[in-house]
Amino acid sequence: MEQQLPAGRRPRLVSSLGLGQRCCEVTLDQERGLLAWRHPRRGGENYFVPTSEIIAVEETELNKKQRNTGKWQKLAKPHAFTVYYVKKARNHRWWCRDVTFWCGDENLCNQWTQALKELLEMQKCRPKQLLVYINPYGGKRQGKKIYEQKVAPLFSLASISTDVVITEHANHAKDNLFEVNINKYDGVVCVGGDGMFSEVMHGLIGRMQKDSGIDQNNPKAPLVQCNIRIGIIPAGSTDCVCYSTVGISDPVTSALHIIVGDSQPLDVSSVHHNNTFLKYSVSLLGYGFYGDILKDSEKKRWMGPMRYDYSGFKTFLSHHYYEGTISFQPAKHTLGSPRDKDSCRTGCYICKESEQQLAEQQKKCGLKHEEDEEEWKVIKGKFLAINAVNMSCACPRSPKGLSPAAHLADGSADLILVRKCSRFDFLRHLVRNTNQDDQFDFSFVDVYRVKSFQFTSKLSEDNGSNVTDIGKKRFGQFCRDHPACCCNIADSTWNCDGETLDSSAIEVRVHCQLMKLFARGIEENCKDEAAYSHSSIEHLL
Ligand SMILES: CCCCCCCCCCCCC/C=C/[C@@H](O)[C@H](COP(=O)(O)O)NC(=O)CCCCC
Ligand SMILES: Nc1ncnc2c1ncn2[C@@H]1O[C@H](COP(=O)(O)OP(=O)(O)O)[C@@H](O)[C@H]1O
Ligand SMILES: [Ca+2]
Repeated sequence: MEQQLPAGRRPRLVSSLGLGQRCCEVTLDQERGLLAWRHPRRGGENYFVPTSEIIAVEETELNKKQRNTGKWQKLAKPHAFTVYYVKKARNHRWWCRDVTFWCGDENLCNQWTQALKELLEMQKCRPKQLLVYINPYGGKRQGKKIYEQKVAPLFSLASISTDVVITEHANHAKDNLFEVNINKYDGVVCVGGDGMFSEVMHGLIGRMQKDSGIDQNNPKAPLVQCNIRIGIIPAGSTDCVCYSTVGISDPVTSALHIIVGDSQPLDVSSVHHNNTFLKYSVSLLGYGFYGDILKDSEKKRWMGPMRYDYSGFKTFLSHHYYEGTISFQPAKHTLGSPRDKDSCRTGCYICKESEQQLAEQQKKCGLKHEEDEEEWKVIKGKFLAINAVNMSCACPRSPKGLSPAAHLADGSADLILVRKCSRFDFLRHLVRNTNQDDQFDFSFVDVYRVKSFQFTSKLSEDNGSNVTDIGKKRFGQFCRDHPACCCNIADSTWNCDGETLDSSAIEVRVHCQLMKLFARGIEENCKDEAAYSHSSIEHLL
């Protein structure tokens, strides 16, 4: 049955279709893009699926066994179609579910499949052609198996074509991205951990700057945004970027985020030393504790993800602290604060506000660099950890992350300074990174929302490093010849998204929304397995 609507409006299909052994009323609201039915069993549960979350629609041949039971026996040749759709479960997990509707009238069946397929055709943000890089050695070395068994069948169901490259060495993906005909693809997918994601991101951002004639070595260069989206299939050791952007580390959920073609902009920090580009970072830039863990864990790669627990324990026991100066520019443009109770969620208004500011700034200055004379704050001291995070850094080890209120795309990073304290106090802080308690509520922990910062270790100052050091220029030397000082004599290393940096003296700048992921962001938690609750969607029908 088709409802009469004013010209130009897409009709609403309402039919009584077979589902299993019974009939149910199925509605397709083409104007609003919503498929709905009430399950004839399961207590008459209502199902509501936005067409943006339908993966595929297929004509279905009902098999003999199905036909020989119940009602269908009476139909000479029932016609059927199957709808594959996203079903949302607890903890942000997405499944691919299917439902098969049937009827005796071939025309009606065709009308339904046609209408659904047309609605799918209208989803223009969905990728059709993807370039996939698989790191076969990431995490528990399951990348290839995960892709072949869990992801490839979903891509094929969604009619996505892929070119797959299994990497043979580190930087294979990055180098390849500088050569490949990138315009052929709607996106790039990486199967691996944060290190693999970082490689692909460096390839894409680097390629973009090269093609636009931007010198990455200039720390003040206005970088060109990268519009080719990256999808992450988690198969690494930490999978923080994936977890912090979709809310779970699960290959099927991530594959579905890619298929439905959502976009999540991401802030990217550039890291320089003496006018030389070192790296980009999207998750953690950590000096001290997380740098030392990474350095130690690299020698234990054979242990897989467990290497971080082993090195984490060792590093905690060593209790090293490092002396240095941090100078930073507070992020005054953004509305939030690291102590906010709310986290960055799908459609976040704070990130939207930053997006608008960015658009206005680009309209005003184009690609010209705007001189930034905003104040610098300088902090010198002895630190157990200096962590700068562009996102919450939530991961299975730390479900709310190192900075739970950090935003994915607000043009700022949260700078967390953990000063020298007792082992017991440091442990209390670390434990709060893993539970619901406030990890910043300690006298020895400070957190700032910043748009740029610089760090120089005392050691590199003493050795006369010539990195631009605003702290040194304005405040002169500090802690020199301090007789009671028992700082670690060696420098720590920066952990930049799981890669070590060669220099301890660095300059960091956050680039608002420099790139985009295939992700929806983290949705407010769904209460139960039902795709949508009845009350939230009822008003649409
Ligand atoms: C009582 C013990 C408490 C331990 C505290 C645990 C808190 C863990 C926070 C982890 C934040 C992770 C930030 C992301 C870092 C990744 O970029 C990086 C590389 O990941 P991958 O390429 O997938 O290997 N991972 C790490 O540096 C590991 C840090 C883990 C520390 C235990
Ligand atoms: N075929 C390969 N052999 C060795 N190293 C690789 C290969 N492919 C990618 N890499 C490198 O491995 C590093 C870690 O990969 P990642 O997938 O993040 O695993 P993990 O999460 O276990 O660290 C990345 O920095 C990447 O550059
Ligand atoms: Ca941010």
